[in-house]
Amino acid sequence: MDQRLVGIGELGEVPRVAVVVDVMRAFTVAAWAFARGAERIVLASSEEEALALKESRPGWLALKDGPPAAGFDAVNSPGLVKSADLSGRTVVQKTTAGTVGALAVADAPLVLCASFVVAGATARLLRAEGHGPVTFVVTGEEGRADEDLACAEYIGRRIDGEDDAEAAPYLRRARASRAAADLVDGVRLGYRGVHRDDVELCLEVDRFSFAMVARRDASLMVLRPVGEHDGP
Ligand SMILES: O=C(O)[C@H](CS(=O)(=O)O)OP(=O)(O)O
Ligand SMILES: [Mg+2]
Repeated sequence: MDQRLVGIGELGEVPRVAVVVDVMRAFTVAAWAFARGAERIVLASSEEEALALKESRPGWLALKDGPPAAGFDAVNSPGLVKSADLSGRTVVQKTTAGTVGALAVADAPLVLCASFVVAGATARLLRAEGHGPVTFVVTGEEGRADEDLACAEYIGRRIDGEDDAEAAPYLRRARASRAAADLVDGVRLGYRGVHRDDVELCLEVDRFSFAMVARRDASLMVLRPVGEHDGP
């Protein structure tokens, strides 16, 4: 299958099929939120929008990256979201890279949000539906984040039918990435909003058997799990 990897700023025309990759940590967190019962995730363009959406819809929760902040119910950490009860909830998510990447391709007919934990399900969905060219949106570091590049390349091989492609080389690159080092530093320095298990949780290949599809719903971009839905 024809595949290209681009940064958010290099997108050009609207792709037909976009796979937005954010390993550390937005789309690992999103997958964990679904595993913990969230019904849907609304991708917000700013912290202000996230808080406004939460305020206007009873029961909605707001999540952002960085340290815990007033008005927000959760942070962008799989290690922390892993123990949250999100049953039936709508979570509004705003992060630095992942949610920005998904909103940048909101007009694409098919948008998947991906990370290692949903790699196989993402590839299976694309293979099953026989889609044409795939654009991977590499969200971190202006398209150069190695954890996102490695994950995109790995999913790409699995789309091409190499379902037994060895994950180890790709995971090694992700583990050696700047984002992973920043998370390790964050734990060492006692930053809030970072959990000591975050890096390992971001490197669990196929932890979940659902893919995550984002669709426009009125004025919102809404992410939902698609396919078999395993709990933790
Ligand atoms: O929360 C994260 O890990 C990052 C924050 S930053 O880009 O490292 O400052 O956001 P994400 O959108 O999940 O990459
Ligand atoms: Mg990231």
